[in-house]
Amino acid sequence: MSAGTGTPPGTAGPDVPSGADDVPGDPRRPWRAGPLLATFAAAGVLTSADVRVAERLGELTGEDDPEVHLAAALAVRAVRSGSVCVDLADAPALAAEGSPDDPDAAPPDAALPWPDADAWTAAVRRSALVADGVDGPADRPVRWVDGRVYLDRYWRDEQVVRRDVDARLASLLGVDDATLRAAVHARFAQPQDARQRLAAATAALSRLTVLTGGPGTGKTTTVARLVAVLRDVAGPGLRVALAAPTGKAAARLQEAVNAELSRMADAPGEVAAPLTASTVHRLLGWRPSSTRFAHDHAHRLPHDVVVLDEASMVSLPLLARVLDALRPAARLLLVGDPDQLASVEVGAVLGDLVARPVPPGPLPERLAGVLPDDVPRAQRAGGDEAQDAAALHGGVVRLVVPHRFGHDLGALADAVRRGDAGTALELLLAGGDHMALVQPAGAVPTDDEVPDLRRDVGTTGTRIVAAASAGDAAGALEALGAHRLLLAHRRGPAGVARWAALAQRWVEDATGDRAGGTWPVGRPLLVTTNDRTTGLSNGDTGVVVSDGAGGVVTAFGDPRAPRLVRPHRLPAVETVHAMTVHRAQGSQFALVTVVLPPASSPLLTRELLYTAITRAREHVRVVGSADAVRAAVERPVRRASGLRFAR
Ligand SMILES: Nc1ncnc2c1ncn2[C@@H]1O[C@H](COP(=O)(O)OP(=O)(O)OP(=O)(O)O)[C@@H](O)[C@H]1O
Repeated sequence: MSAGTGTPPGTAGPDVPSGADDVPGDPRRPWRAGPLLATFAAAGVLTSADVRVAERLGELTGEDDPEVHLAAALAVRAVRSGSVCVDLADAPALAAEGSPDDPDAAPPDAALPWPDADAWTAAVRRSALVADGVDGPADRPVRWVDGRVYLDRYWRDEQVVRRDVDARLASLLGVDDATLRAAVHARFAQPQDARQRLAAATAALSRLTVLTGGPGTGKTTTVARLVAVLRDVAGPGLRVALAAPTGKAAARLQEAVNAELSRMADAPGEVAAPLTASTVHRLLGWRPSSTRFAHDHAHRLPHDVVVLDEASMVSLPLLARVLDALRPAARLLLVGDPDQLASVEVGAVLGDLVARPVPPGPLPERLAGVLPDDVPRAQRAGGDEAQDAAALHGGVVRLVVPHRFGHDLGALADAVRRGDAGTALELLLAGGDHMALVQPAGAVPTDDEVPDLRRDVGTTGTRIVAAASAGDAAGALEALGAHRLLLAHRRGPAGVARWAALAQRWVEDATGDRAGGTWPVGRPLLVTTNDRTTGLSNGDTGVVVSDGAGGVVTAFGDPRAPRLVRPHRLPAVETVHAMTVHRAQGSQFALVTVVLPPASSPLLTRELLYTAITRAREHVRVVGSADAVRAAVERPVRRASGLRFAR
């Protein structure tokens, strides 16, 4: 797919030229894969689209070496799995892990005819299809850099991010130290808020700040107060943009930031205009009829500060477009949790920015001058503190104290985040008020093995139906947030389809109501598209409730202020008795049950388990074997990206 009409720029697939009568993606085109690529396709490592793209690129550049085609096809495959590039040395191990976009397919078991590593590299580097190295020609579709093979457009995006970020960190903005110190201490007065003060001072001084932390560590609260600090320092005319990758996250950011800003504005002169948030695409001026955003390096955004929340869900190409559109003097604040599942698109760019080696910059010393008591000092402590001190060179400030979590849940999330499977399992096996591990006898649980889950689904369903039948939209939405069933897979024995059907049956058994119909009262709904007319966003959840006059209405959003929409006005919705962990990102529930797939599933990763656990406010139930838990904790998502290397 190319960045053609109607495809949001910055989020499209590989850039493949197309001819009028020989389109690479044309299913009518005869299968012409050479024997080498055909073998990899038969083993499920490559799709026919990967093969076609690679061979077409070969035709266009006069390259007929199948080993070079194989490298190009693997670069296309890498993008499908969220990586920016493929490291050729790593390719055999990656392929053995199974298919990135069909996790239900078995990994290849036959030994594959991998080319000899040295000869392969040499063939790739001298190919007319490939730009060799950072200084290689700019007009080749594929690039090789230090063993990594890229589709060139993603290498260019990576360069935009690398160069822009380095330039932003290399020099600081002119701010008076005493003014900044006073503003920071006024807005973050608690002695224990050292890291929040550091984040605010970083945002004032640096043109890039990366604010990270687990759920409930106060990121959003810090953003609001930090904006107040920036206004104190730069004046009320400061132009601030709030943005997030999804409409739902943008709405939540806007509400939370304005609530905190108005809490702070107790002095009469303090009332500042409320801020509005939008999706990143909207901020950049996405036009359905164009392949470009309205804002780019030729038409920069007017803002002085751009805050980008839920940055773990932002892809590399999209961040490259944001950087391209920012004025060089504007401040960018990226906010997110790099330990969560990353964007389903290319690149885990937030994680890369946190983990990448950064050349020493002026920021830590300047911060030490402004906030001498708050800056973590490498020489004062080892471990995390030393790491956080080093991270300041990259503008990274990590919030660490959870303000919303039960203590045990925080400890479990932290063990998973650190990759400490022993502690995670110990905590889960010990159980208690905040967590439970339900171990099935076989690889996947039968419904008889999960009586507590069945009870919770039934109880929640009964509460929803009772409130919905009484026309109590707030009560129904409240009940909807009481429990959520999460899964890694969509299909198969541990997939959403099977478990949603089970859950529906459990609810029907508990309520005795099998009425069916399109809009049964109490039906839980998931919005699957953004809709301007109703203001609903992809990922919003709601319930069908009685309107008290013999009809029904649907209720969405915050139980304290439900949004009511007549069914005929709804955008596309699904019934939501269970959802993928990916889908649940950005939401929290009192009780979460996550059904893990078998230990061999390629979807079972540390980020998946961490994201699932951190969706729970009070209790998480993990349904899966000890082996599956261990496999998850010990398998961080591997996403290849050059940003983690020096060049
Ligand atoms: N420094 C603090 N001291 C005490 N409570 C705080 C502090 N910062 C935030 N809180 C409270 O903790 C809760 C979570 O804060 P907030 O929503 O800002 O966290 P977050 O990191 O943005 O969470 P999420 O990851 O879910 O978006 C809120 O109720 C907030 O009022």
